[in-house]
Amino acid sequence: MTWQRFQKYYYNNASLGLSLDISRIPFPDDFFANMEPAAQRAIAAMAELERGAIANPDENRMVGHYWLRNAALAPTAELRDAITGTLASIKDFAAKIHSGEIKGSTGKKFTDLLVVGIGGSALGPQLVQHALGQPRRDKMDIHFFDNTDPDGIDYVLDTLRRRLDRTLVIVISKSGGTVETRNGQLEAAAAFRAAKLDYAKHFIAITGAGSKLDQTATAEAWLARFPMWDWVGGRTSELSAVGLLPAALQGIDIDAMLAGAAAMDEVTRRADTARNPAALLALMWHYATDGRGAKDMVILPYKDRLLLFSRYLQQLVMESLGKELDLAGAVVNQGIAVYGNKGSTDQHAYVQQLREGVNNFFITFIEVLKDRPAKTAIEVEPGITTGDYLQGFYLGTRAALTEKDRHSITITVADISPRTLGMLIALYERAVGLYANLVNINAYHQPGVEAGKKAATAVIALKQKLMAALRAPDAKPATAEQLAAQVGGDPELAFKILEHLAANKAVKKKANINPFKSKYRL
Ligand SMILES: O=P(O)(O)OC[C@H]1O[C@H](O)[C@H](O)[C@@H](O)[C@@H]1O
Repeated sequence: MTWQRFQKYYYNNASLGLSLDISRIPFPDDFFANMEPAAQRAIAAMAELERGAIANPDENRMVGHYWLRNAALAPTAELRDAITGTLASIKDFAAKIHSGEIKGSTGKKFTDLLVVGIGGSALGPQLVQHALGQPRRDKMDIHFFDNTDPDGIDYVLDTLRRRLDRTLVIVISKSGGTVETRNGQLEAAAAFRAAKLDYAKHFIAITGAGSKLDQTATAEAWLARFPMWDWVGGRTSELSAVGLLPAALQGIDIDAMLAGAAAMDEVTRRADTARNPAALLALMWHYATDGRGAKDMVILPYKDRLLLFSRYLQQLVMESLGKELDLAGAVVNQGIAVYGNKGSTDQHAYVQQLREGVNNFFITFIEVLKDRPAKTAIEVEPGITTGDYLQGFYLGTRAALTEKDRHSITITVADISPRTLGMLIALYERAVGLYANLVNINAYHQPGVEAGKKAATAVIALKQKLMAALRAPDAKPATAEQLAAQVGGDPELAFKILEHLAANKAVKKKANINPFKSKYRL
């Protein structure tokens, strides 16, 4: 029975080296026929998007990440030239860094790369660096600032301490106004200044033309600038300069990444649903989650190098699909929650709950056929390798979950290579786009992320006011509530801010047994 079903629904594409097993999602036999009209509408909408339609209506933007790997698809000659020209300049720049034609401010060859970015401006480069990096063989070592955590920043700077004169810094922000990234940029610049290095000769910006970051990079005459376009979303920017420049500098074959994505695009553009792996995936998500996110998506690659894939997909899927309103303006609260790390490691953590606890998820296993690059494997038991065990645990966990009516998909790929990674990225980009069409939402905006940013700005403003009150000549030690009243701020926020300031010795605290009676002064 399962063998029959497995064969019936097995999607295999030998030229991509990819197969997809959807047989363990228990959709009924008429599921595809029933979904076909919706699937065809979704595929047609994606074709429109690729032709340059305004696919992100409320931001009035085209959605052009598919053009990045096939510039001929771009709707105008200007866009085609921008894509091919940027790709050429990325390769040219990387070659000059590698050869030493471009050197640091003290004349040393660059050996290290610090990427400063967050969200879509960090997750792709992190995924690629981790998946494809080769210790001691990479052309450059990559480090990241992807937060405004001072201790996290110090951790990275400590690693770079004696190598700053050989470090290239890429500040990546599409909008050029993201505060975490600006803070990272300022912290990095301060570290260079402290080391008496001319940081402008080490800094590169990847950002939208005319953005704040672009203006800074221009005014300070940074080493180079690369473009980010408004028709590429942050979470689909891995195959723009955002992902390609760090990868090229690391020494990764970016042409192979692009070719893998282009080959996947060709297949996932197909109108024949059964032969379109992205359509199959999107339809499985729809069935598994009832088309309303009823179940979570657990991503479980049996491959250490894909550890960051679930994190990457978290943004791609959740920021794209997690929407309050549909395209008609109705409240739908859509989305699919994504989590996962890697197998078999996770088997020793949360798989217990997956098998026996609340059945609110479906798994996507990612199986990689190639164990390791042609090296002789040792035997851990007669005739058995570590790689045999890795597969054994994948198949074993899959069986144990199926037995308990826990549903799964398996994506099998040949190896982990630049081409395969390009394929996987393109597969999920298209599946997300198709799924968004199935549930009638805009996958390409993120109206929900602004609220937290605005509230954070208000916190910073309140901190300034509290400090001003504490600095006043007649200031007396006061409680958080008193200080909040004085500046017209929220007492709970004032309490949180003052506790943080006290912990960092920016204010003095006279502690009281009742924490809300503690008094603060400068
Ligand atoms: O690249 P940036 O403009 O700095 O944006 C970085 C990230 O921050 C935003 O808040 C968005 O939610 C993300 O989609 C974006 O990738």
